[in-house]
Amino acid sequence: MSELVTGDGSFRMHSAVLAIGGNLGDRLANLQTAVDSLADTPSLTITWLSPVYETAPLLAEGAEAQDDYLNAVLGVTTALPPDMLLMRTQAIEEALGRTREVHWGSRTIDIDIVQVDELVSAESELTLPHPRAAQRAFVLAPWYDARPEDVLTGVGPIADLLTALGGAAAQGAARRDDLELMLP
Ligand SMILES: Nc1ncnc2c1ncn2[C@@H]1O[C@H](COP(=O)(O)OP(=O)(O)OP(=O)(O)O)[C@@H](O)[C@H]1O
Ligand SMILES: Nc1nc2c(c(=O)[nH]1)N=C(CO)CN2
Repeated sequence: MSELVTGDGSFRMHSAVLAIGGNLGDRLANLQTAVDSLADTPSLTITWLSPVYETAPLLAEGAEAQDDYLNAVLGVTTALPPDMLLMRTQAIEEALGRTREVHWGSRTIDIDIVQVDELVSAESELTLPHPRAAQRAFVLAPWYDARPEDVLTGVGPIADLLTALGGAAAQGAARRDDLELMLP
């Protein structure tokens, strides 16, 4: 039987952390559409939602300047297995006009799967936990605000990882309490 159904016939539930961000167009509206689309997903429930951060763009070496991002992090429980969760997040990115012309280029929306349960996977289609999450204040700072006790699977407590980066401000990440995402 597929991993969708457990031995007793019930659906296996997963707990995932997702990071959303974007720096093109109406950034807050795009983040809110991503949240609404995730909330509309069958067999998926958003369980928590972080504050919004405005963050300096992390750029590829030699890349042109970009506008600042808005970033947030959210928790979900879902009966979707990880590969189907990825298909859903990529469909939402596409619906929001996400293009992939330039590595780490500006985008309306990006949805990264930061971790799923305590799964560890080196597959290029879906690497878990996300291989760059531990170095990114734009992931760790909002996540820490919402869930200070959380641990990045196989790496360590997010509180320690954020401290090791020198805190949010060291990477140009600032909480925007005037901007709020809503759970529908
Ligand atoms: N944990 C993950 N979350 C989302 N995509 C992943 C993950 N692991 C691997 N991928 C793969 O990464 C590919 C590129 O994703 P994408 O273009 O969104 O990268 P990016 O957001 O620009 O960069 P980064 O991965 O550094 O945040 C996707 O096709 C996807 O299959
Ligand atoms: N500040 C910030 N910079 C980035 C981001 C992001 O979400 N926020 N995402 C990237 C690729 O996923 C590349 N650079």
